[in-house]
Amino acid sequence: MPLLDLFFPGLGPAWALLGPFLLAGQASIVRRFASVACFCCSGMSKIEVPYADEAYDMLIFWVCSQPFAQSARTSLARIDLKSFAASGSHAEKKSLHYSPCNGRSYFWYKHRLFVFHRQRTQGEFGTTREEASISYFGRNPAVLRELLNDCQRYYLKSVENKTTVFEHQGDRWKASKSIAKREMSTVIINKKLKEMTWYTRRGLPYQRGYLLYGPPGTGKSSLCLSIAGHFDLDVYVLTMSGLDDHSLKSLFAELPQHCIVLLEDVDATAVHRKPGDASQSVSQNDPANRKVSLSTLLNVLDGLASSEGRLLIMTTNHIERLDPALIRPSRVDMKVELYLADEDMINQLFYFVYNPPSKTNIRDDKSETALLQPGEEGALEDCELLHLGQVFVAKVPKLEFSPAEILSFLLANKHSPHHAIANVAAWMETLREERTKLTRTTSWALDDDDH
Ligand SMILES: Nc1ncnc2c1ncn2[C@@H]1O[C@H](COP(=O)(O)OP(=O)(O)OP(=O)(O)O)[C@@H](O)[C@H]1O
Repeated sequence: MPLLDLFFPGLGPAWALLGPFLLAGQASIVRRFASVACFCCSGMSKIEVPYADEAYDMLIFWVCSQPFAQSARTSLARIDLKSFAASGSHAEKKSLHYSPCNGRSYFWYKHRLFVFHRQRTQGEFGTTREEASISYFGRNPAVLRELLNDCQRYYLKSVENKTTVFEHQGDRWKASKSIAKREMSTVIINKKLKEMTWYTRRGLPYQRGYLLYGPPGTGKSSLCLSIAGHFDLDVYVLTMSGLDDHSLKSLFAELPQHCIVLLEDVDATAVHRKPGDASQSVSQNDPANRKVSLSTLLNVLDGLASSEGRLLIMTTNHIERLDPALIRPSRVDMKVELYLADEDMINQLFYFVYNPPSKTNIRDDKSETALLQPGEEGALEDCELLHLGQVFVAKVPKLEFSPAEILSFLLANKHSPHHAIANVAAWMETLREERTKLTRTTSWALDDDDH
């Protein structure tokens, strides 16, 4: 069809219209004739779908599943992130999807002829701009809306029981991944915190601003995702580097009515105290030099606090480095400390990994494979597991290792709790040595800075 267009402009669409007449059976010829007649008499309708809107993802996701997408001469290949959590085999987890790009594709849907158009162009600073539209040979816009409603239903089915994570590209939000909803019970926390989340689970909390703080790998991001899964909210992850006041305001203005805004590593954010503080000597055109002023950040956070249905969750490893204004009570209603693993948490982590899936239905985040199967070496009777858990807990000092560290060690030994017990002392030694080396390297670097 593109070749026809090249030599005989306009013949491509004509072929799209007439080709099926020549190729299809007589019954459909009549219906298609009606569509063409409609086009000739009444012209076209069109809906444009902006790239930054989730409607774009809905349309493209549907287009990828259609036969016409497979025959497009120019297409865009992407990993389908929605299939990631649900599938079994490794190849399926990162399945490739193709959608038509830089041109028009003609297709029949529910006996009507449509045109899908998508164009990618080069924007500022090496960014890529994309736009798409869907047109139909007829005047009734309801037909196009019906098609988009079908795309929406198809998309929503694919994200059922998933949490969609949005990140920003410049001053636009874009869905970056959809992950299986995380149960609150799969985040191992100490007893005090468990009581707090029990209240949270009973309904959307009255408090809207949370600060989760504690050492790396204690489950701050995981807790945020599990709260999102529990309340069926999507997560909008805000990274301050590369933003300026204007883009920060636009991003907050674009937030949906119900969502979680996650401000990760808020101590590391690129914020300066007053508007105009950002160095004038560096180019503000370069995203790396852009900064947000503290006053603008506080303003947008206050706006968020006063809006129903949006939760703000900030995380940090260093609460002592935060500006007090950022976490004063009206902005942050609740400060939650996450700890390195105590005895109870080490025990829970052990159970988390070695309890058979029929009892806990817990999966290994990383490999997506079920943990111990009943009948495997590790699928043990409760009393034996209890005993092994106690042995393991006795070997691991409390409040020295993070849940992430212990979990990754246990998962490396997931097929045998006996191996885990036998190897844990050597593993702890290696980890301690690595930490000492890291501390030495860091202090040398600091010494160098002093000179
Ligand atoms: N308390 C926990 N319970 C269960 N899994 C945990 C817990 N803490 C960490 N993990 C696991 O360790 C990994 C890292 O955890 P996560 O990113 O939530 O930690 P974090 O506190 O946000 O770390 P950082 O401060 O480095 O961002 C994840 O795969 C998560 O499943």
